[in-house]
Amino acid sequence: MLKLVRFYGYRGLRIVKGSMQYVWDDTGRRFIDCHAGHGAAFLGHSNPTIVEAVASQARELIAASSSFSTPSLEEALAEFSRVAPPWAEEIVFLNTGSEAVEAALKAAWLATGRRGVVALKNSFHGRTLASLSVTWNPRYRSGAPVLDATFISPTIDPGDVDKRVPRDTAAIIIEPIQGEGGLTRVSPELAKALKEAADRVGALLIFDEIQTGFGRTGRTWAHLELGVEPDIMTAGKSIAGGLPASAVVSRDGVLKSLAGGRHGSTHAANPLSMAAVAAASRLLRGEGVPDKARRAGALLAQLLQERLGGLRPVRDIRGEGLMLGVELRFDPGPVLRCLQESQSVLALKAGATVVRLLPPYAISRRDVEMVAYGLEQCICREAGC
Ligand SMILES: Cc1ncc(COP(=O)(O)O)c(C=O)c1O
Repeated sequence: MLKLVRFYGYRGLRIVKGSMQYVWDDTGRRFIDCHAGHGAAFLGHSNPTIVEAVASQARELIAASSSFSTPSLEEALAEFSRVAPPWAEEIVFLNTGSEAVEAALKAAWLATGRRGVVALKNSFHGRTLASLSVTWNPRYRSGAPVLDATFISPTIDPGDVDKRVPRDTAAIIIEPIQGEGGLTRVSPELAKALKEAADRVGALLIFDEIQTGFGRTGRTWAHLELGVEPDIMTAGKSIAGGLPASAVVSRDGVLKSLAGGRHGSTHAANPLSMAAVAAASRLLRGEGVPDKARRAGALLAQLLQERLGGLRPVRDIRGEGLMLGVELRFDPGPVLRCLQESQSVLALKAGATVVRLLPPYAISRRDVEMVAYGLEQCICREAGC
């Protein structure tokens, strides 16, 4: 047997089943899943609506190139258009978030004829070469032939943005709330300053909503709160209810530069993922998922504040909707282990010190109480309260 090389540290758990906000290991133990496959299971594990759509599509057609029309692609296009941001006019479907970022950056390079890229410190946009070029973490970048990007602090005075954006910039890319970087929110003032700087030099502004999008922050797209329209937006993670699919949308005329073989991917717009995108988009609207995420997130944030707000090892509690982070004064690794082993809660890390919670929208009041209680127990056990 070949040796599996794991990209991420092994969590010592064999997950055999999932249902909405829960997963089970091979001993039958149930976990509240605030990891959710890096957020991909936001619509719930094996959500019956997604399962039904995928199962019936699998019986009809699994593989087809987007050179052809298929009913699932037509349906995904129609349904995703209903949830897309109002300024968007073009779309391409791909498979992963990094692929979406690659396509977005390539479209910006083709549109401007330049190579310069600007991103924020602590950004995360993926680990393929173009997306890695705008990912800040030096540990991920080291040894790879990435482009020389300009990184601006997310806490920069918006008045200073203009002089930090070079003339040769093709794209400025930002996450409305940094996910992997530690749940730092971009202010409307900074977003506006970045938009103005992009317009001044003729660069394209890209909002990466791969983690924040599709309802997670309590609205369908987090950037709609910022009062700024980008040229391009990327989406991924949960847009196909947990199957691999991503999308790039743009204002008119931006993505068409990728046509004619300038970009592509074998599995892009494959029938299974497209059936799942159609079902997920219908579910998002039909079940009012963003509202539910906003309410569940507000309750979780309130309970976290009540239980953890005054604890000495806790520096901050932040985030939006069901994208929340608890910043500690120490490495969160032992707290994540304790949560998993003694509280049956799965969570993930963000930045060097943040416990990140990305549960499915169906998380219940009882689950939320258990997560807040579990965190209090584990933080106090590891750091003393
Ligand atoms: C904001 C953001 N962009 C891009 C990516 C990369 O997506 P993927 O891992 O699907 O390639 C991620 C993944 O966590 C992300 O959070």
